[in-house]
Order: sequence, then C-alpha cells, then structure tokens
Amino acid sequence: MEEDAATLPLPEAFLQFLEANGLDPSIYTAIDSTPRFIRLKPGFDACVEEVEEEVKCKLEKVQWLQGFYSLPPHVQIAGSRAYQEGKIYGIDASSGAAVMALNISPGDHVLDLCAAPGAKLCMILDLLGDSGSVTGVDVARHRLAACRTMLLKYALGDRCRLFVADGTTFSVIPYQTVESGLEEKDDVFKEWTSRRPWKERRKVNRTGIPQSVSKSQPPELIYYGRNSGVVGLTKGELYNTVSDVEMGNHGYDKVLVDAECTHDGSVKHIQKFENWGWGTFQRRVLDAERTDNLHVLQLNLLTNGFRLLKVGGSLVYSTCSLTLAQNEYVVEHFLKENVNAELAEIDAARNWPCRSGGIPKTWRFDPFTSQTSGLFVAKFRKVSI
Ligand SMILES: C[S@@+](CC[C@H](N)C(=O)[O-])C[C@H]1O[C@@H](n2cnc3c(N)ncnc32)[C@H](O)[C@@H]1O
Repeated sequence: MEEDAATLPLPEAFLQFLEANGLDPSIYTAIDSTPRFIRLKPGFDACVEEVEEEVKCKLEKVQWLQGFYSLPPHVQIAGSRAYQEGKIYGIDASSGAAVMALNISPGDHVLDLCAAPGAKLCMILDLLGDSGSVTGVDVARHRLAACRTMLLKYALGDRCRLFVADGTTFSVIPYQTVESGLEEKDDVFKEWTSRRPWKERRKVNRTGIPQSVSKSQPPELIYYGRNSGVVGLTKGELYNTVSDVEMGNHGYDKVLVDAECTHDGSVKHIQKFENWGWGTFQRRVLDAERTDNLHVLQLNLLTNGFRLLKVGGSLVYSTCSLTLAQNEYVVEHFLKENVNAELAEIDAARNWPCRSGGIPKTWRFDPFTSQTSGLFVAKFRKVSI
C-alpha cells in the first residue's frame, strides 16, 4: 500500500496533513476511479433505462443500498432531464449509509441539525413518506435556502420545516398537534407562502441579511409545509421550550448531526483543490485555529442534538472527515460527559463495504475500501438514568 501512496498525485501539504492525523494516504489511490452515485426517487424505478440513455452509460445497482446506482466518475447528471425533473438525486452512497443508520420508522419526528444543502434531508423525507415530520436546521442562510429549493423541486416539503439557526443552541421541540382551529386564535401561522410582506422585504433591502446567524439569535423559520405541525400554531407555541428533563418525553425520535468538518474524506472536495489550487488547502483545511474551533463545534452540535432527543431515541453523528480528532475523539469526549448516552449497533453496517472505526460500533467509509467518498459514522441511543 505504501508504494502506491508514493506515486499519488497528492500535494505535500495534504500528505503531511494525512500523516499528522494518522491516515494512510493509500486510501486516496482510488480517488480518480471512485464512482459517482445517484439515488432514484421512490416510484421512479422504471426510469433506469431513461437515465442510462440520457447520461449515455450503464447504471450499476448498489447491492447494499436500496435505490442507489453507481456511474463512472466523469459522468455529469445535472444536465439530464431526469435530474431536472426531480426523478434522481446526486448523493454519495456513504451519505445514504449515514441516513440508513438512523433506521427511520413510519411516524418518526426527525431533526437534521446540519441540514444544508439537503441531500440527506430529502432521503429522510422519502423514507418517511406520508407520516412523521422533519425539522432541518442550518446556520448558513444561503445554504438552507438552497435546501428549500431542493425540497420544492422534489415535492417533499409537506412534512418539513426549515430553521436558520445555530445548531449548538437550537431548542424548538418537534411537531406538535394543533389543538384548536385556526379561527379560534389570533396571530397563528397560516399556510406558508414564498411572498414576503412588503415591510419585511424593505428591511432586507436596507440592512442586508447576514449569511449566518449567531448563537444568541432566535431561529428564523424560512419554510414550513402544510403538515409540518406549524400551521395553526402561534409563535409562542412554536417556540415554546421545555426543560432538559421534559425533553426526555417531548424530544425528537431521531436526530442526525452531519457535522461541519474539514471534508478531507470527500472525493469531490479533494478534487476541487485541483481547480482552486493546492495553495488554498492550508487556509481552508489545515489552519490550526479553524480545526481547533471545529472540534469544539462538533462536540457542541452533538451535545445539543442529543439534548433534543427523547429517551429511547437514536442520534447519528457523521462527518466526511477521516481524522481521529473529528470523529473518535469527539465520540469519546461526548460519552465521557453524557452518562445517558450509549453507542448503538448499526445493524445495516453488516452489509456495508466499510471498515470498523477506532471505537467498536463506529464505521469508516473510504475511497479505497468502499469505492465511495470518505465518511465516519457513529450511532448513539439515549437511555434513562
Ligand atoms: C457537512 S454539511 C451538511 C450536509 C448535509 N447534511 C447534506 O446532506 O446535504 C455541514 C453543514 O453544517 C452547517 N453548520 C456549520 N455550523 C453550524 C452550526 N453551528 N449550526 C448548524 N449548522 C451548522 C454548515 O453550514 C453546513 O451546511
């Protein structure tokens, strides 16, 4: 393996980063041949031939992940009619695995704490179908707006609500049943409309809206579907908070924390440096202050996501970094501080082409072993104490 690594077209800065993080560079030897993946929207299984004709290549069924197909790495799907018409998604198989780890069941109320641009959120909604709800949160307004566009394109918005908010402090509880009719309360949320009132538009034009929010800013609801549990609530009811103890009963059934990271495992991200110039790698990935802050952010996202989970519920933590610091060390630190958290077995992982992580029950995908992008995944259960 080491001989292969020596001939890799990876720049010195990246090789040093891998060495400092105990990563074997040979996992990147397959980077140029790692396939692209698509997921078919449920109900469009008959479209395989149509897609093959448009992208002019054969789709290979991914045996271990339902609805996923692989294509040669160079094939572009964005121009295809099937993509534009919302019949297929571009999503890596490892990302699909992170969603499968959640074990979504009908009726689940799911929180996606780092939701944008939304590939996993859409998959969760497809799995839920006509039941449950999904709350998507992201700190970056423009990225969450792209997620909203995606929801509308794939007609998946009915049971979803999106908040621009800091996931380390987000506190909105899940879907609530509306007890009284719209006419009985003043100032309730009516059906969502993309048209903003004139006053609000004028405020945006004058001040410009910041692209990210801070910890102390209240969540901003930028989309909600008719059956997302928002219509008919007053603002006070929607933003009603409960104590951490009550959260054990009123929290979410499932939480996904697909945390911000250095993206060093992502094939697409690594390949971008060939265009951006490897000189920018130092600033974007290696900057010590940024990576130190990242560990704190990851731990805080995981901790708050877990706080919002109900007892008996499960949380999946994933990153597309392969470093120990952003994965196993975060998991260890979190477990030390949360006695009501235990690592859970990911049943589906038995069939996944991945390796065990540095802690039992955690898993790692990488381009060499899995022929996918890199991904770390761990699952926790909230137990009562
Ligand atoms: C790896 S991406 C998520 C990808 C997404 N789950 C998907 O499948 O499309 C990480 C996201 O975390 C968001 N993020 C960073 N800091 C955050 C915070 N404090 N609270 C919430 N989201 C945050 C970033 O804006 C980014 O969109």
